Amino acid sequence: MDLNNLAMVWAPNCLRCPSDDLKVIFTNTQKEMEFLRTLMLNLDTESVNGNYKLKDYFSLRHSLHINKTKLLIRGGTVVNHDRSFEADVLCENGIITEVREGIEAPDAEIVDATGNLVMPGGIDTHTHMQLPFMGTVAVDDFYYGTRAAVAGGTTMIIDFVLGPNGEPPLQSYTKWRQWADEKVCCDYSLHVGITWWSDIVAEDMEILTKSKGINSFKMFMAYKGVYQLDDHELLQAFKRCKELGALAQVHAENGDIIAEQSKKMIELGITGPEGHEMCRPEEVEGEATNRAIVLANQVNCPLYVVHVMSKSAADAIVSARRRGCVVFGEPIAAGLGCDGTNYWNKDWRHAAGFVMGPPIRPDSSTPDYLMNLLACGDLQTTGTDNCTFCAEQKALGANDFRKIPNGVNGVEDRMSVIWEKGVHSGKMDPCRYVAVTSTNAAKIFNFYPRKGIIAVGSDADIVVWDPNAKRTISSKTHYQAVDFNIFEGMECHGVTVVTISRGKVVYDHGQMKVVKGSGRYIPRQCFADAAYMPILQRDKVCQPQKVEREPYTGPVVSIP
Ligand SMILES: NC(=O)NCCC(=O)O
Ligand SMILES: [Zn+2]
Repeated sequence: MDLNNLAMVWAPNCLRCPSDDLKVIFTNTQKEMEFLRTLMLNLDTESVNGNYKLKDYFSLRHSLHINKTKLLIRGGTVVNHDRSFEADVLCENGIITEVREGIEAPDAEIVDATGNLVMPGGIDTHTHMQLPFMGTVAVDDFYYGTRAAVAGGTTMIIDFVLGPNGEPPLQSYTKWRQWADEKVCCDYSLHVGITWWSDIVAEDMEILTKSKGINSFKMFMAYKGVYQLDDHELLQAFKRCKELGALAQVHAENGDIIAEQSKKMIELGITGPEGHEMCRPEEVEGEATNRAIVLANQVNCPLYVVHVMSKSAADAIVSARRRGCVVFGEPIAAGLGCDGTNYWNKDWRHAAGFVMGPPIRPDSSTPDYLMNLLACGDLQTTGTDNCTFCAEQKALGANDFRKIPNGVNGVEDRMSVIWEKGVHSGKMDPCRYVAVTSTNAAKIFNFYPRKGIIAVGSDADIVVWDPNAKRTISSKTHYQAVDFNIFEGMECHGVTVVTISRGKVVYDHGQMKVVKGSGRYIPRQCFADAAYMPILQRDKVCQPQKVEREPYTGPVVSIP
């Protein structure tokens, strides 16, 4: 039987388990069900409506000495964020149990990593699988999207719950969980978008943090009339995040300017994709990034700026960090691997394929600039904003760039693009690469060391990586469902050889071995050390102090 299915059983109040919901045991046959029942009853369980609720998930993991699944990754160089070293890696039932040279495990499945790097699987901090958006739905759903992710060496995505304005966030979260749980081929987690503001939203944020494993909320400063919050609402949302110990995230663009300037473009007869960039040039992103930083800093709330696309936005983050603000920046594969001159391409479909918000910048030195900041630690994580639409969907805006569904690909190619532009180019070493593609995300979003490192006790989410092999990216060969690839023709060093998700080979030398629905939801606790340690300390030691003085006793002018 496939013991990975046991992951579908979990314990309430256990941090390593998906949520407080009870989930049905997932088995294929009556015999397996009987086996599971025996196993469950030997453990500390409660039976609820014929399903089993484990009181201690760890006891389940420890009890799996029967029917163990073992995988030995042999002969590679382990690369973590802090060091690299020669070692074999033994995985048992989804967990790394040994990391050292010369491991013998006669009963284990062997993955030969000779000459290759063995790294923590990539964590894509920013995806929008099957997002209903701008009148259509993103074509890479949780199945195709996560299948493509593992082909590229990514073993976890963090997607965004983005309900429509007016829908309670808890309701949106439940919908996303249903969509994702039945399709994901690797582990995933969720950020929740705050697309409107009210007391209901504030209440739901508490429930989401306390019982649904959410510790990050994204606020929009753009999409006027749809998702955009004004400054007062932003401040309320930041304050709420702070109270709950969640990380505030922002989509930083000035939506009022965009609304105004896009009308102007249309009046000028500019209806093509170049209008998309021209009505939101980089200072529009820079202004909003700086404003978000100031607002968050005023309420001592840590801030995470998603999709940093421009030098101006990056500079605002870097300068705020120099002033001591707790702010993190996430460039994405599109901004690190492409430039926005594509919006001026004569082929409409090509130009529309790059339309996303904020736009990819036409200043062709931007990708290098962002990569340098990642390399030196001024920017911290990498995502993709993967949100894909085929030609006929992009064509909704054939006569008006404002109607082109915003979004690009990246989930499959992020690891290769960053290796090529970051490591192969000589900007960063492989350890820093692991930090920006995996470890830092696990720390900032609070699931380290469960993921983001190859160490005993961590989940066996691993990529075996050939740093010297090359591949050419193309929509003709990619696994994503979308019919276009913004990295078309890019030759990348650094190729995924084998991907392992929770101890199971899911991609092997070009062969896909995923199981739909086998990924798990990863709940996350609030008050991540990486974001909140300095914040809480500042609350203690940096409170404003009044000046003790004698009362004023002189005359006071009277106001009529
Ligand atoms: N970024 C983008 O263009 N599409 C996805 C929605 C969003 O995050 O803004
Ligand atoms: Zn996004």
